[in-house]
Amino acid sequence: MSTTFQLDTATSRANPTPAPMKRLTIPAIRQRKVDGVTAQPVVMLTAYTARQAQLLDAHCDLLLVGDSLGQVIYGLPSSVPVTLDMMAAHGAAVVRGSYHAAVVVDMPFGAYEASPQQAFESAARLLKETGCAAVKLEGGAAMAETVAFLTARGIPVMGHVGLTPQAVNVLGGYNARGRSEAEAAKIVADAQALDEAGAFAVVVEGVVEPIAIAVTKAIKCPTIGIGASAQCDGQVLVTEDMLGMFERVPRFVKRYEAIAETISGAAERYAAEVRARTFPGVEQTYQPK
Ligand SMILES: Nc1nc(=O)c2c([nH]1)NC[C@@H]1CN(c3ccc(C(=O)N[C@@H](CCC(=O)O)C(=O)O)cc3)CN21
Ligand SMILES: CC(C)C(=O)C(=O)O
Ligand SMILES: [Mg+2]
Repeated sequence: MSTTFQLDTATSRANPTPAPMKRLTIPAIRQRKVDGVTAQPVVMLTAYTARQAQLLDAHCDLLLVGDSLGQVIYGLPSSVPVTLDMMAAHGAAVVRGSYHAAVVVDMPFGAYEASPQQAFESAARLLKETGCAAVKLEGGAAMAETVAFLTARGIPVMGHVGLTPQAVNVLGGYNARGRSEAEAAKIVADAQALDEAGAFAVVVEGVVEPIAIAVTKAIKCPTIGIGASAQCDGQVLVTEDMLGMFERVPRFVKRYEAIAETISGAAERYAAEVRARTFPGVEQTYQPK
């Protein structure tokens, strides 16, 4: 067991020299929505590494260490094989790289579904080993008891309804949800169950827009949309997707940059210079005096 006791969870700094900014709290995020109105939308992006967290931190309210790292970082075919060890390692890196945003870590498939007790053990491990402020888990009414169990025991929980990628083997694919009346009603009921169980926010992923709006109106805590609606109380995207780094992106992704081209272009120029023996130049070499 490698519990990292030198972590200061408020600042993530091993040695808390004057904290420039206090980290946002989960109750502050929950309180963004008052009587159904969210004056300041919640800004969330995924982060998997310390450096990425450093660059995103000042601009975000929440950093999500998503289990999407399975596909994005590890090249896995889905998020199903992602482990608690992976989430703990990347969660700790993101907490170390940030001091302003609150860090939320995804609970991976298989680490929480069996019972509230199993969920508590997994979530407590993530809080202890990473210094994150909250965990996220997928599922609606079936997870309500677990959400209440964790929240009552000191672990804030973010819910996740609609397109829940860990259930890809049940859903049959990554297509948008809520197109039939029965499916739409279930999504609203799932979000309500999570809200009533004490979730501090609920991700609404891959849901037809009118249903995403209905969910946002139906629950008291903030909704965080991805492939949902601008009327959600906040938004999240996978950072690599919005940077244009990931090869295959869903319709809901907006590319704010084309970083893949920048990276392969740099590698192309480097390779050409190595082959032409023009790199390293005088500036990059050590001379005797
Ligand atoms: N890089 C990345 N971005 C994500 O958003 C993401 C992951 N990975 N991994 C975990 C899940 C998987 N996700 C996905 C994956 C594919 C689609 C997709 O291709 N959807 C179709 C829907 C077609 C339809 O319903 O009509 C699309 O074309 O948008 C959506 C979400 C969302 N999550
Ligand atoms: C897309 C977000 C909501 C997520 O769960 C992830 O990145 O794993
Ligand atoms: Mg996830």
